Amino acid sequence: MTDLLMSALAPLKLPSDGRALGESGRIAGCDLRDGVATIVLKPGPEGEDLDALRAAVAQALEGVAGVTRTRVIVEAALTAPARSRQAQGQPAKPVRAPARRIIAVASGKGGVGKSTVAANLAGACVKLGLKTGLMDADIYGPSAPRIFGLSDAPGLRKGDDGIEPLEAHGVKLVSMGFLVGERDPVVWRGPMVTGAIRQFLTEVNWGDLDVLIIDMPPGTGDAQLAVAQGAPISGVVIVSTPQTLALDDARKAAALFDRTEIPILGLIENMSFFLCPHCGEGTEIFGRGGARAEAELIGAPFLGEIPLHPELREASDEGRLVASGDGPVAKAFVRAAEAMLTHVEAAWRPAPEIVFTD
Ligand SMILES: Nc1ncnc2c1ncn2[C@@H]1O[C@H](COP(=O)(O)OP(=O)(O)OP(=O)(O)O)[C@@H](O)[C@H]1O
Repeated sequence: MTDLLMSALAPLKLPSDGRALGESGRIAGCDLRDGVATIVLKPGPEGEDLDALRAAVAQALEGVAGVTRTRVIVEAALTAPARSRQAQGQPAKPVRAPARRIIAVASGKGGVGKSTVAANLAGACVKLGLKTGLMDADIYGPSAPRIFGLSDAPGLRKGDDGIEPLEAHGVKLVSMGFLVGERDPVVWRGPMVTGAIRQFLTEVNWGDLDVLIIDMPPGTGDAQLAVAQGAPISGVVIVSTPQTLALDDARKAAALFDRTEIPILGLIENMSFFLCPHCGEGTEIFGRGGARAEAELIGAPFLGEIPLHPELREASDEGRLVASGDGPVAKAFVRAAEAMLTHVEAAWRPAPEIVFTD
């Protein structure tokens, strides 16, 4: 799918200098979801006409199968002081961690239910009595506003103690979706991914959190690396479905975090089996147990299985959180959260202090 976008974009002549976009090295990422093509571009020349750029991209993608809308995100250029700090290898200012445990929830590819799992793990942590926050760092398809029933919420507000998170189902929440409208096509100039992540970590009035869950962007590219390196993450939970393809992707995600020396807390298998809402019987549609075997293979703990259950989709469309209830799916999330918290204690390293180099 992204190949189609890439080949449509490659010949586009950049309005700023007439170079072909494909040869400019400026495409940082692209993705197509629900008809919305999101194109992330590296910074262009100063004073670049962003409206012309967006119009050119929209035109290039017109007629590409499945594209109904186009969003263009242009990363912000490094400021001069940041550039010189980076050139001299000097660290930027250290940042205090917003929670004792910061847990990233990642997947190798989109659509495996990562956001659903991240949101419900947060809900399960609240149930376990923990002060919990969720940071939705998925720029391509921020889904926390929908899952938490906050799609129509106003944007984030700055109070005396910093940016005020929203709160739903007991979870404190910030989302890229509150900055970049879920539906609006927008040229996002201001903060690039790392910039926004840094603001979410340092300028949000999280209060005194026991656990902060980060819903990572799907995939294993620059955006993921930026988040992994930009936050003092205690460990990562990888979500996969039992299918072989998804498992291959989960392995890539694990390798990415291994490289950044972030401990893998374990794998969660989503859509493990179909749990019939009428008779309660389980049917193994995709060959249950793949993620458990995969976890063994990469030497990571297996944290649990979440069934495929219509209630999960219905609930997230209605802004309800299944984990807040007490049905079998809620219990599965609580068990997985307990396993995750046990492993994060084991992986906990004292007082992480991080630096940003952009
Ligand atoms: N276990 C499940 N049972 C039923 N539906 C599920 C389950 N997990 C996720 N879904 C549904 O699948 C869809 C995709 O889920 P979600 O948005 O969480 O995936 P994701 O991996 O975060 O995808 P994306 O990367 O696109 O955000 C949603 O409609 C969600 O409600």
